[in-house]
Amino acid sequence: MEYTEIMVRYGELSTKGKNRKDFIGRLNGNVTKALRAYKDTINIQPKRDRMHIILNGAPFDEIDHILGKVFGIQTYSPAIRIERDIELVKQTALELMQATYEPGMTYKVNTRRSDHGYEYDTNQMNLLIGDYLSEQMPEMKVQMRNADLVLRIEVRHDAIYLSNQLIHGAGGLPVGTAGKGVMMLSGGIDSPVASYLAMKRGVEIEMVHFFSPPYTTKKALAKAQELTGKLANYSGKINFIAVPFAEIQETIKANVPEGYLMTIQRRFMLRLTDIIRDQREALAIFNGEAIGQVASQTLESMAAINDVTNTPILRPVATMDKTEIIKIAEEIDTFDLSVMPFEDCCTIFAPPRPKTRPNLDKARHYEQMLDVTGLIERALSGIEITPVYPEQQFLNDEEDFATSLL
Ligand SMILES: Nc1ncnc2c1ncn2[C@@H]1O[C@H](COP(=O)(O)OP(=O)(O)OP(=O)(O)O)[C@@H](O)[C@H]1O
Repeated sequence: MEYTEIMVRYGELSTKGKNRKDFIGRLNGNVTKALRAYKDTINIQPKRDRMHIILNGAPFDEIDHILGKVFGIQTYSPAIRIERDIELVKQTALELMQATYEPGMTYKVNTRRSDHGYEYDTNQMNLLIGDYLSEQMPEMKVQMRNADLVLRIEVRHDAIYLSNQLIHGAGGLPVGTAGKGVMMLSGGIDSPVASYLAMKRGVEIEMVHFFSPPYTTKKALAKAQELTGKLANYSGKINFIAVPFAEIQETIKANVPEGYLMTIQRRFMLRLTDIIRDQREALAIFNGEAIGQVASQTLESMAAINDVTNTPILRPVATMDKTEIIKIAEEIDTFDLSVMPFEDCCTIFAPPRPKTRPNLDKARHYEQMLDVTGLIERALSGIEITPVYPEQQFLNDEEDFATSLL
């Protein structure tokens, strides 16, 4: 079927009264960015109640794939615009139904008119088109309630629009409407899912990733970058901030009792993330912690780590089971990457028996023995920021692969 336009229905607008303009403006910007490959063909028209994407020959199937990942869209329907000729309505209705009908499906016709001067009223249109379809496709039964296929016919002044699919969008709020946060992204399963959930609520994120060359390979870094590329499908582009962490880890390992290695490392990570958050003018920190999952994620541990800042720390997957997190990771296509065996800095420096109930005073005490300011300053001076684009590849670089094997 060659669709001529897509009607896009906004999500959560009813609760957003005075923010409506901001919502629609952002969504328009985000859709424009997501569909930039088609910018010379398509025409995006954001209106108060709906957005129309005029296709001008651009393929709906490809655009469907991209649009389904833009937050702030509740539903959308590909539609066909035709002249206001009843014979043409019949013919197009039949083609649409033939393209989407599957054995056993029921249908109904639902006409709406914004031009009340059109020669047929809504009832006449429903009957006329319904009779024609039943005649041409007798196997397809009419059903008024919960029909499988609803053929919507909209009679407007300029043309008639037909559509019979209601596709569920990604929901949520347009990325950017809820402000900016920094995300602590590891190479694991949980933090990519937490990133997705933060973006779904309209938060624009930048990734902060700690890496420890030479203890961690380039592959581990590339994995986190490639995960960022997967998540950029939902927001267009994400800045990836790589923070060197080896000196801090070596120093902690040499000076802190083993039971507190993990707590102190995490306190440093959080301190650094908070400084970066401030520099990047973000308001909150997000991470992928889930209560009780590992030693660093008990409430006692979280309290001992959280102690270094007053900045809001949001944990989108905090109350989820691992299986629930994995389900989302599969849906957003990050799972296969996350389980690749390139170990990140935490795994390599993980003590065999970290304290699950660290004592805050002890953590502070051990930390006082280190040159916290100097270590932080040196790590900050080694930061590298790179923009990552949707589906950008980092892992298939042959040279990197050779290095990882050394
Ligand atoms: N190398 C890293 N760089 C940035 N953030 C990290 C790093 N390692 C861990 N974190 C942050 O700390 C959180 C907890 O990490 P941890 O390794 O304890 O748990 P996890 O359950 O394996 O998490 P994940 O699956 O996200 O790696 C991560 O979700 C992430 O937000």
